[in-house]
Amino acid sequence: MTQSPELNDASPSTDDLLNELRWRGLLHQITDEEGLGKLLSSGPQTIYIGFDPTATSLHVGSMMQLMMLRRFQRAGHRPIALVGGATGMIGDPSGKSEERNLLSAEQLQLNVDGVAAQMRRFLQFEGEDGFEGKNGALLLNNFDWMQGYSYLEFLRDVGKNFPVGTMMGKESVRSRLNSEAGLSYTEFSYMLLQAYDFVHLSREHGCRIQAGGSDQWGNITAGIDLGRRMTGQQLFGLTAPLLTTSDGKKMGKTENGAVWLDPERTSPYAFYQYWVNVADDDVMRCIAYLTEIEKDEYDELAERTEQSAGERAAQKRLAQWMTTLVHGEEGIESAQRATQILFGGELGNTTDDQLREIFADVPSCDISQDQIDGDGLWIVEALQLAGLCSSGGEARRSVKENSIYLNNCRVTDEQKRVVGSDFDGRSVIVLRRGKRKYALLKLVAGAAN
Ligand SMILES: N[C@@H](Cc1ccc(O)cc1)C(=O)O
Repeated sequence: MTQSPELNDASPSTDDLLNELRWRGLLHQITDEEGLGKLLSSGPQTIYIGFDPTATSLHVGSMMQLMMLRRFQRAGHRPIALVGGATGMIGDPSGKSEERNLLSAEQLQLNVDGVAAQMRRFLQFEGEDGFEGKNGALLLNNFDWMQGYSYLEFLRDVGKNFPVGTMMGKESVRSRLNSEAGLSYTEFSYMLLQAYDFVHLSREHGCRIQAGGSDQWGNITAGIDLGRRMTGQQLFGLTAPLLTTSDGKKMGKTENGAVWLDPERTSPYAFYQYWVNVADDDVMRCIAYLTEIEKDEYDELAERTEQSAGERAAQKRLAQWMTTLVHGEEGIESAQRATQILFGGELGNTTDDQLREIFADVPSCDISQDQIDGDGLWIVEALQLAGLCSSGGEARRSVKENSIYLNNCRVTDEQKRVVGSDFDGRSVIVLRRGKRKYALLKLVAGAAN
């Protein structure tokens, strides 16, 4: 049933590509739609999107951009994923309300490496994994062309082409100038670096298209102006809308912070759960923006979501698609297995850590080795300790009514004692009353109550 997203499908034509971006709602602003259409149908093009490495991992916020590059690659164009080793040293003020701290060179290198590895999930790079197409993706780092550029030369070549008046008119600059936080000269100059990247890539790689999120419009158009002045060539830009919830919040954030692509930071299970729990009002937009699920299926899922609110068929499909892409078959399997356990499935050889993660939000009670030694801990008592039943009578009745489970297996004997072997080599036991009322018994060294 899992359908792994592969790149090697037949290439859609240019019309198909633009139509697809349109129905998905991915075209927020375009500098010259007609011109871009013509350029794309004149033959394979090169398109770039830049990513500043602000952490060792990308998060959900970058996925729309990576998917945009992927859509172009599938349509036969060459994507360039640019990691901003240089721009990351400065910090883009676009969409940011405060001046940012500078990252150290060592941290930046770690970030560049981490982010580059994740991009391989989305794009097929030239000469890697046996990719033989002519449009292999390129991974470039703007530090490579900026590190040797002297300040004086840069001011003479690039700075000279920037009218300060125009720079002051950009949204990213205006909003900060009017704020208390202000804007340093360093961040004010960020736009020159990104603009120059575009010119550099147009010269070195024939790249004439830059895409980005809607907050990148100012930087992208700055590059187009610079290209006209420095090379006389017409460059193109397009932006995608930002991925926000229906009440206007940025997607990809939970109470515990960002949803990361790195499985060490956000496990495949937590990643999967994030998408399963997207609101009905947001799920179809996520599917359109982030997946390659096609129009027919999209329409079906939209109808189902409308007709049976709360069924979450669209959410599950979204979660399955995204988790398979980012974490592979193994990731989606473990996420789905964990989800089944949450819904009463067998524990099998689920590990301690996995159980603790699946039931992270469930109340728990510590017990000591003493309590399970000898005769063990009476189930009726355990249920009360864990807060699942408020009296011995209630606990006994629940067992009789067949609504008590230990590690998702029904407990039928009210005399049952919880003993060491019930832990199955783990340090937690999952107790359940009824369908979804869970509690954990955690075995801790030393004292307990
Ligand atoms: N400014 C972009 C990243 C970027 C960096 C360099 C570029 O050439 C293009 C884009 C961002 O913050 O998302």
